[in-house]
Amino acid sequence: MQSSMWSRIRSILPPSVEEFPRVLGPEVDGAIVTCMKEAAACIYTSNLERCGRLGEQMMDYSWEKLNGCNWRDVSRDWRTAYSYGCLFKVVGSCSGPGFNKEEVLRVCDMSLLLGAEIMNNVISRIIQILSDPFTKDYVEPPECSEALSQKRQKRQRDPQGNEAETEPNAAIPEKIPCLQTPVLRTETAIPTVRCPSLEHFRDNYLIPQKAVILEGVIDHWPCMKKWSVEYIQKVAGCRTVPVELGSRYTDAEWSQSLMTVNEFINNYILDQPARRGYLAQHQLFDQIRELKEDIGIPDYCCLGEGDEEDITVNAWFGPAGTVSPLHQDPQQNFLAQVVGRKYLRLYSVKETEQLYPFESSLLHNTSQVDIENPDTDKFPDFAQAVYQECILSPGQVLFIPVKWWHYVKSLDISFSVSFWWS
Ligand SMILES: O=C(O)CCC(=O)C(=O)O
Ligand SMILES: [Fe+2]
Repeated sequence: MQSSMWSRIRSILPPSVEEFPRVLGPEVDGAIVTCMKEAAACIYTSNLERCGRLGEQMMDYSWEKLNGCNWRDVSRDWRTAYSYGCLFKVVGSCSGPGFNKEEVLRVCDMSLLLGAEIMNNVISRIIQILSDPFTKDYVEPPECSEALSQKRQKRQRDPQGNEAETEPNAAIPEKIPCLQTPVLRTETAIPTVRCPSLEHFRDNYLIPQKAVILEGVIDHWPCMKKWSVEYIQKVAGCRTVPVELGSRYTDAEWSQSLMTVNEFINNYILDQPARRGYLAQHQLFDQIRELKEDIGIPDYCCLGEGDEEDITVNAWFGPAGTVSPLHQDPQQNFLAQVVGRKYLRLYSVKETEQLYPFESSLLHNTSQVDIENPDTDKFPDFAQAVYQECILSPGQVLFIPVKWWHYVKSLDISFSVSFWWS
C-alpha cells in the first residue's frame, strides 16, 4: 500500500544526494546541520525510518527556537530548518508501515504554517499527492465522512423562529442559533451598487474613499454554490489551521491554537462551547489549493498599484457571534461574504480621535471602546463619532477604504474572504 505513495513522493525529490540542498542558514546550530546531512543521505540509502527519526529531532529542536521569542523575530533560518525536519519526518512516515495520512498531512501543515518554503514548494506538492484520490493508498479520512454528516440536521430556524427549508448547501445545524438581526437606521446605511464599472467605482468610491457594498460581482464564484460546513469538512477537514479562542482578541483570556478543521467544526461550530473559536485572518487559500479554485479576485483590485500577487487574501470562518473589535487596517479591503451574514459598523479615518485607539504599539490600530456597550465615562466623545453600518449577506462585497475603522460581528455561521490591496 505505502509503496505507491512513497514512490510518488520519491519522484519529486532530487534524484541523487548530491543534488539535495545542503545548506542551512548561518543561524542554525551545527548539530542540526549534521542531522540534516545524515537525514538527506538516508533517503538515498533507503534508510527511511532513520530519516523520519532525524526529521522529528530537527522539528523538536527547531520548535524551541520558533517558540522562544515573538513570531516576528523568529529567524528564517530556523523556519527553514523546521521545514526540512517536517520533510524528513514525512519521508519516514510515508515509506514505513502504519502510514497515517492524517498525521502526515498534519506535519505538512505545520511546515506551511510555521516553517519556510523549501525546495520549490515541495511540501505543497506532497500535499497534492496525498490528496490525490488516484494515489493507491488514498483512504477517505474517517472524520471527513459518515459520522460527521450524521451530526448535521436538515432544517434551520431564522431569528424570528420560523422554520425554513435549508438550501442544499447550507447544512447549518438547528441547535446553533442565529443572533438577533440588528435593526439599522436608513441614515447610517452603507449604500449598495450593482456591478459598477471600474470607472464608476474608482471615481465614486475609491478616489473619494467612501464605503460601498458591491452586488453581483462574485455571484459567479464557485464558492457561492459550493461552500457549506459540510463541503469545508470534505475538502479541508483533515488540515491543520490556526484558531482564535476567546470572545475577542482584546480580551485577556484570548489565545490561539492549532487544530484540524474537523476539530474546529465539531467543537466550535457544531457544538456550543464555553469559549468561542474563530478561524480568522488566515491565508487558507495559499494552504489549500482546492479552496482557492472556488474564489476569484475582485476585478476592482486592478485599480490599485500593486500586482495581483501582492493582494493578501484571508479566510474568516466561524460560528454566529464571532467579534472582531473595532480596528483599522493599512490597506484597502474588499470583504466578500460567502456564507451567513455579518453586522459591520464603519467609522472613517476622520473619527479616529473619538474612537480612543489603544496606546501600545501592538494595539494602536484597535479602539478601546466596546462599541456594543461603550463606557461613556471613560470614552465621552465616542457617542459623537459618525458611523455607517450594514448587514453583509452572501454574495455581497463590502469596500472598506484604507484605515477605515471596522467592527464585525457574525450573525450566523459565517464564511467571509477578505482582499487587502493597495
Ligand atoms: O470578518 C471579520 O471578523 C473581520 C474582517 C476584517 O477585519 C478584515 O477583513 O479586515
Ligand atoms: Fe480588519
